Amino acid sequence: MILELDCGNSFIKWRVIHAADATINGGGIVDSDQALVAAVAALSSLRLIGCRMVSVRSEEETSALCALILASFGVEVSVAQPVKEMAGVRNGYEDYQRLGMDRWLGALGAYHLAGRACLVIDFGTAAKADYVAADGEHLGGYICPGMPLMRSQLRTHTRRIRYDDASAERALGSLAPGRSTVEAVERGCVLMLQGFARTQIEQARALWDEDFTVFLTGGDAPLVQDAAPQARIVPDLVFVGLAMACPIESR
Ligand SMILES: Nc1ncnc2c1ncn2[C@@H]1O[C@H](COP(=O)(O)OP(=O)(O)O)[C@@H](O)[C@H]1O
Ligand SMILES: CC(C)(COP(=O)(O)O)[C@@H](O)C(=O)NCCC(=O)O
Ligand SMILES: [K+]
Repeated sequence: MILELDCGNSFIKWRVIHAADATINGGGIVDSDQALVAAVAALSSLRLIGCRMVSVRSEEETSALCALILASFGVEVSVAQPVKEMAGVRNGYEDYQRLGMDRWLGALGAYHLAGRACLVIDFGTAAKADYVAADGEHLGGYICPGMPLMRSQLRTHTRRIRYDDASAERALGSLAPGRSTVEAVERGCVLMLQGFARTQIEQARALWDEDFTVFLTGGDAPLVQDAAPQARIVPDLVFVGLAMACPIESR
């Protein structure tokens, strides 16, 4: 079995797959290194032969987690590293090492799945869009605040915007104009995300007419699904690219 880890700015997404056929044995989303170890250790008949990881966290945090994985499960961690080119995709950044590894792996995974031009939109802590042309050229992309950042900026920089998580969830039952603070903020931020997605799709259409595939991923992708009915929702898109970047031989 292989442990796969996607360390974002807010959460760690994890899953354990069988090395031979990539079927999924377990997985989840946790908010700390300790919670990760506890969740993985709780899997019955766990037999890891390796671990691969993508991280957009600091070097220090990333190596601390690698050391914890080695100490807890006895496997070395293969961490995805920036490259100029892989699997037919060419990194479009002026300095390829600066492109977020989650974005790069999402682009790799998308191009591999689609085999043609693709637009990847990822709604995590930040909202990201990346463009890969039909010939594999990564054209670059966009980074904006995602749902958690928009929310917390409003809460932090205003005096009268305060509400709890339960009412936030209830407020998203509809996107009609809000009649309370929580509705106004939550629905307004979702419409911002949807507007982001629509604008990206418009731009992809201007570039490629109808010859492209849209991928939606990231924890908040479901909030945007209705605004992009043509999109493929692929929650594990980053893991698709991670397996390509960090192959582990099964024994
Ligand atoms: N089970 C879950 N636990 C936590 N957040 C979730 C869950 N499912 C969806 N989300 C949403 O996913 C968002 C985080 O997305 P994610 O892609 O994990 O971000 P990042 O990669 O930046 O850590 C949160 O804002 C939350 O709204
Ligand atoms: C843009 C990001 C902060 C997104 O992080 P996430 O929302 O996945 O937690 C991450 O991809 C990153 O740190 N990128 C480096 C800067 C860049 O891609 O240009
Ligand atoms: K991410």
